[in-house]
This record gives sequence, C-alpha cells and structure tokens, in this order.
Amino acid sequence: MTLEDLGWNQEFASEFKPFTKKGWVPARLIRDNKITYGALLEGGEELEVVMGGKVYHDAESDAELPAVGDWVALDVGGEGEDTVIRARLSRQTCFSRKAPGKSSEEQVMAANVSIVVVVTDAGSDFNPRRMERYFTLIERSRAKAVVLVNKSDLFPAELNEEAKLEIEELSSEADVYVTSAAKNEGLEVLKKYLEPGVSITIVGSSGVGKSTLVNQLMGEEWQWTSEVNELTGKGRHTTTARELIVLEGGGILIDNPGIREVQMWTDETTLRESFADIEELASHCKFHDCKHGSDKGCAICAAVESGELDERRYESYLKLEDEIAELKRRRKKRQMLTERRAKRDHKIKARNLADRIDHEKRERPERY
Ligand SMILES: Nc1nc2c(ncn2[C@@H]2O[C@H](COP(=O)(O)OP(=O)(O)OP(=O)(O)O)[C@@H](O)[C@H]2O)c(=O)[nH]1
Ligand SMILES: [Zn+2]
Repeated sequence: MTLEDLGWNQEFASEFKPFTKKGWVPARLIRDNKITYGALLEGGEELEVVMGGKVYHDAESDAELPAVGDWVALDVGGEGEDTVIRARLSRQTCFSRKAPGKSSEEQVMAANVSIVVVVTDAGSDFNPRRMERYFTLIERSRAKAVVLVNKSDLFPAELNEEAKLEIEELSSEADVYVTSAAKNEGLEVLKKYLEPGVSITIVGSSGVGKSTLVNQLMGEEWQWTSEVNELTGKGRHTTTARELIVLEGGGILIDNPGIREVQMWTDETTLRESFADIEELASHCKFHDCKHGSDKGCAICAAVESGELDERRYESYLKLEDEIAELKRRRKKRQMLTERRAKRDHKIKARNLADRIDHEKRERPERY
C-alpha cells in the first residue's frame, strides 16, 4: 500500500518536506481513541500514536486538533517508546459540524475527504430539509456531494425520479442518482468518483442502505481480506482499519462513529429550525418551564385556540421535544460507551507503561 493509495498527493508532499529532514514519517489518521490515535503508514502498517505537546498547544480550538483523515508527521518511537504526532498537515477539505453561532463547538468528523455520499430513499426517509442541511455541511467542507436515492426497487420509477429532481433543485453542486444497493443497480456511477487516492465517506439515516452499499463497493476484495486473515492470522491492520478501506478499484472509504452521528445531529438542528416560529411563541409563555399542554398562560396553546397556529403543527411540535430527547439519550449513550472505551484504553496504556518501567528496572537497575 503506497502513500498515494491512502490519499497522499503533491500538496501534502511539499508541505511535508521540512519534516523529512527531522526523520519524521507521514501517516494518515484513521481512528480517534480520545487518548491515542490509530495511524496508517506507508505499506499499510497501523500504529497507535499519541499527540505531541506542541501540536496540542498550537491548536486554538478542538477543531484544529488532529482528526480522522488528517495527514500527520510521526516521530516513530523505538522499542517501548511512544510514537508521537509532531505536526498536522493543512487540510484540503474538512467535514465538520458546528453549532450555529458558537465557533468553539466545531467538531471535525473527517478531514481530507473529497466526496460525501448521502444515501436516502424516495420513501419514508425522504426529507428535503434534512438534505439541505447535509448540503450546507458538505459545501462548507469543500467536498463534493453525491446523493443516492436508494432502494429504487421498492418504489415506482416516477417516485424515484421525482425525489431525484427535488433533491437536484436544492443544490446545483450535487450529483443525484437513483440506485438499489441491495440489487447492485445504478452503483456503477460511483466508479467515476472512486479514483485512486480519492477519499469518500457515506452518510445517511439508519437503515437506508449504507452498509449494503459499502459491502457492494468492497465486493470481492473484502472477502479476500477476511480469508487471508483466517488462514494466516495476519493482516490485522486490514481488518481493524475498517475506518479506512482502500478499495480495489480505487478510492478510499472513510467511515467512523463520528461521521455516522452527523445524521442525528442534522436531524435535531433541522427539526428545531422547522419549528422556529413555535419556539418563538414559547418564549412568550408565562412559565419558562411551560409544557405547552394545559399550563396557564401558554402562548402556544393560545395561538392554537385563536387559529393562529395549526393544530397539527402544534401536535408535531409537542412530539418534537420527545424526539429530540430521544436523540439526545441515544447520543449520550454512545458518548458513554466511547468514554468507557477510552478509559479502558488508557488503563491498558498505563498498565503497559508500568510494565515497561518494571521491565526496564529489571533490565537496567542502575538507572533507577
Ligand atoms: N429493497 C432494498 N433493500 C435495501 C436496499 N439497500 C439496503 N436495503 C436493506 O435495508 C436494510 C438496512 O440496510 P443497511 O445497509 O444495514 O442500512 P444502513 O444505512 O447501513 O443502516 P445503519 O447501519 O443502521 O446505519 C437491510 O435489510 C438491507 O438489506 C435496496 O437498495 N433495496
Ligand atoms: Zn407554553
């Protein structure tokens, strides 16, 4: 696996030049373990690496810290030593989410991704407002948006076509296609984007067909990889690096939990925005913790009674809060899992370090 296979190009190479003299090597980050990172090196070797102090201190916000997809300069440690990220190369694209107005809350989901594939369908997943939000994120990232109206086999051709047209009207930049991942129909259009060294990522609601699509894209290569693993027990880097997969026909697929979470986040913001008028009414309720049910002095109830606010929208608004609460519960749960995992990793690391020191003491007692 060459660096080019992993997405390395001219610009990265020239920015990296001064680091070569220091003996540092380029690597692409494929996993953020909170305390450590997973990095892929030339040849496909995977290393667990830590962030250097200077990189940490030079970052003015979280968004400037190394993230999945970044190219970094590694100071490879010797036996028993940490491998340290000494520098992060400039990002050519940056797929991130950001709370409106609060720049500090920007969170990078994937750096250096050229294409973001949004998967939806012409049925219950179809939601132009959510699609607009995806487009906003993708345009800001400087990546290209490609939309798949998937599960075409389940819907009449006219419905698929209508959905495609409606999405095309939302963005002049996006390319929109009708596909069936399950039946492997229409996917050949992706070939023209999947050039060697081009990184793509896939987003979309749960159940819309992302995994099915990934399996189709990986095709036989994936089978081959797992077979090799079973036989030799080697090539661990290929299976664990599920977050960055170099496709046989070209293209680099980047996938991780942070990217998958964009859908939930997109939904909350979109939901809130679509009820902005009602939120505004809520600010006039007598009690700040008004549940907008039978509460006294509820501005929303008053608006429904006067006919100013449509009753059905009112009802969806009440459900909105439940929906958002549910989104948050799910996000919280995921966060706890991630943190627990990070703590565990940290413990293992600390234990390894203790073992190492012990070992050193035994080997070279004169130093202690
Ligand atoms: N009929 C039909 N079913 C599909 C298609 N693509 C995916 N499916 C089915 O839809 C279900 C969900 O597909 P997945 O690929 O797991 O969806 P996902 O987007 O990865 O879902 P999450 O992992 O929850 O994010 C599976 O049962 C698939 O077989 C399609 O094009 N047509
Ligand atoms: Zn109220």
